[in-house]
Amino acid sequence: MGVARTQLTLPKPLDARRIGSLKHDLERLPGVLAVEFDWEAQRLWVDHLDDPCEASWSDRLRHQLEMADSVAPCPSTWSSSPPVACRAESSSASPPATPRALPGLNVVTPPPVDPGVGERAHARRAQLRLIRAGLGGLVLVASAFAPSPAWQRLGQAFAIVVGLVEIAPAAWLATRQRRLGIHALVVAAILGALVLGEWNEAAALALLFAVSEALETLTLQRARDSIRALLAQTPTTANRLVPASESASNSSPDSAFQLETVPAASIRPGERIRVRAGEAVPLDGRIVAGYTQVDQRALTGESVPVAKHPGDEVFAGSINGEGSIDLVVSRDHHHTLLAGILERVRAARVRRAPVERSVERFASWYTPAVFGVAVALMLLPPLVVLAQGGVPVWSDWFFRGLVALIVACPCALVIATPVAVVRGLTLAARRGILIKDGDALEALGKLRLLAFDKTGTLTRDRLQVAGIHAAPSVGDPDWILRIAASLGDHSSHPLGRSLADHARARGLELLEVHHARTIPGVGVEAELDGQSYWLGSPRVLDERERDQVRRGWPDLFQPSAVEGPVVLVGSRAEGVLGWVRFHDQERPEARRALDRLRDQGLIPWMISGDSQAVAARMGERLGFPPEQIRAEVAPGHKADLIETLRDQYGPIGMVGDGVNDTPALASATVGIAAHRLASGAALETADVVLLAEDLTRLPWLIDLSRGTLARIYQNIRIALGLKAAVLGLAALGWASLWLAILADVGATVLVVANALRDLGIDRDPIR
Ligand SMILES: Nc1ncnc2c1ncn2[C@@H]1O[C@H](COP(=O)(O)OP(=O)(O)OP(=O)(O)O)[C@@H](O)[C@H]1O
Ligand SMILES: [Zn+2]
Repeated sequence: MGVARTQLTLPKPLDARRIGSLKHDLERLPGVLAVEFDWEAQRLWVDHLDDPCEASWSDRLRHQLEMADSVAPCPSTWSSSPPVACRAESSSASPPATPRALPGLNVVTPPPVDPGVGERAHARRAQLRLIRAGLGGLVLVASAFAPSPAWQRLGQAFAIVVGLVEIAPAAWLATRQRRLGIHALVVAAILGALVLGEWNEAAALALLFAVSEALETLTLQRARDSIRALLAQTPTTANRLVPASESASNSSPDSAFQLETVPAASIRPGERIRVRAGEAVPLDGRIVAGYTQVDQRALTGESVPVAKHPGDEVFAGSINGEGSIDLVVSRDHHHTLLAGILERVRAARVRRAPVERSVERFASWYTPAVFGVAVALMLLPPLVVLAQGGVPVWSDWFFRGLVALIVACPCALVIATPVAVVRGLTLAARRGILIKDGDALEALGKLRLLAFDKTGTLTRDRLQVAGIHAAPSVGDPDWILRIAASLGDHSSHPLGRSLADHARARGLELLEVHHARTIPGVGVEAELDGQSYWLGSPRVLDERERDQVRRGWPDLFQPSAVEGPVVLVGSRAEGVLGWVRFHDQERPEARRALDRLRDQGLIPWMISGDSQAVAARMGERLGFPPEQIRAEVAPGHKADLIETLRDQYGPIGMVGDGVNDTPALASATVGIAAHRLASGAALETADVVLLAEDLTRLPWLIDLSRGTLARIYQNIRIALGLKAAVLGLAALGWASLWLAILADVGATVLVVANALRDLGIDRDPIR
């Protein structure tokens, strides 16, 4: 028996309260371990014990959904693991579908549905509810001026019915399941008020509660929309280039292809498309013809145009500039980088931040506790009076108890955190920063030390070649460059890529290499013309070779001469053949970003695989004291160093380019991959991915995280403060029912509004 995860997609969006009760019900099912809800996509994950041949989980879960009659299950949009597991068990042939990396967890993903459609309908319904409640309110106010008491009653009754229509179904459902929900509490309070003859109170209670539900739906909708706006930028059609008839193929290259407009989803990787000037790029692909500049704002949040040449990758969702380009498509419509990013943002919202979990724990005992207080208020004081021989005013205390009942509602508390977290994740995504989950968002603000990789992270990832030197036996530096570039083209290391760029820019053709092998932190080895060549760090040389090089090029190991990284080129047979020296140039914003981080109280470190001399020189330029620089650290040792620092300093962030530093990213508290738009791998390993090439987003991110936490605590204080005040007033007999509900609605709306305060204003990403 293992653990399985079943995903349900709700055919009909639910508001936060219904979600809460549905989650609660599912969690009570025997065998269910955890339930996670993604209100963004209106999906639900249930982790449960998976006894393959027990009653089908899908049936059980469907039954539960049917119980919540507002959520009619829609069999076509959801699937469950048990049928698959059962088949796998009995036939032991077919493996469970789409297993994820998590051990013992098998995931069945239903076909993607567009959550937007149902949600918009849901928002419309919320607006309608708001209008209805407003109408009820008008009638209620008008009835106060009615000439006869009968008309007044009629107006009040109308308002009560309008409110109850919204609340009663959910209350009925909760009662049937013997659960103490807020809906049930409110209905009880309304009925109680009617028993006491407080018609106005009952009406106000019903209307305000209906309004609060509608408002909550509408505010949350805003957060959801902001993310979907990103996706809206990808066009759904593409101009496919199809080879024209054979006869035309040997005339001009343009007439060799014909254009046809087809749905983007129908285009397979390997096919060619054309993106005209000014059009949005429909699919990811590599440029095969044309030069242009693209605006990658949808991905990186930066609207700076990026130059693109043949060989460069462009991504779906970017906007093409002046030039027309032809692409060979590299990924299909559903797997573009943008689609992956959105999926990640969505997934991030499912996982709850630690603070969120503690708030939920708190809420789970808060409601019963306040309910207890309410009952005590109704019974104890009158009983005391009775015991003392007096005549208690039962109705008075009953009323105070009713007010306390309303205070028992935890919704403002429960909603405070997720809304703030979602706001944080959304703001970040808009600036091209992907955060894996609420945990990472929370941890960022608590970091003490931030370790940086040097090459490609603090320095530019396209390095300028400063000099190429060939051994006398070789003579021609261009030949050294060609070998170096051909080998470098096979690695994702910034030095290798820069060599390849440099050679192409010089018009040199790269040679065909075979059996290319990258050794992290060392270099590349490959076969070329039947000979084995290597490209790599001077550190790989043994003492004898070092001596030989020293004699040939006395200045190569001279610290004073070393102003940037150096790579050697050599062959197995002949040893070192030459070397290439690079300019080490910091990113223009690096110093500014580091200084801001220092102001924020973080300690930046530099951990580099480069030589001591080069690292020290760059460290000085960027304001690192020598004790915060470590050089010549091999990729594997970076991770060890991070662990040591973690023991010493506490939470540590590691910022790398995701090329050689994946282990280090993994062992940091928060692994941050910087500006690797093209590298899909970084998306998998890092907790945070900066898609924009801008280090100043790091201090911004730290502020965002700290601000989010502060906002959460602020929200909790608002909610609890208001409730405590009302509870106090209720005990003294000074609070009315509508005041209590106003405080509750007010707290919810205030908390949501506080969390989403600036989400709407912030349309334009920072530069
Ligand atoms: N793919 C490669 N192509 C060329 N040289 C390489 C390659 N990989 C490693 N090297 C050599 O090994 C050295 C160390 O590499 P490593 O990736 O550990 O650090 P780095 O990139 O130089 O610096 P940092 O760790 O700050 O990014 C490089 O300076 C370079 O000389
Ligand atoms: Zn409430």
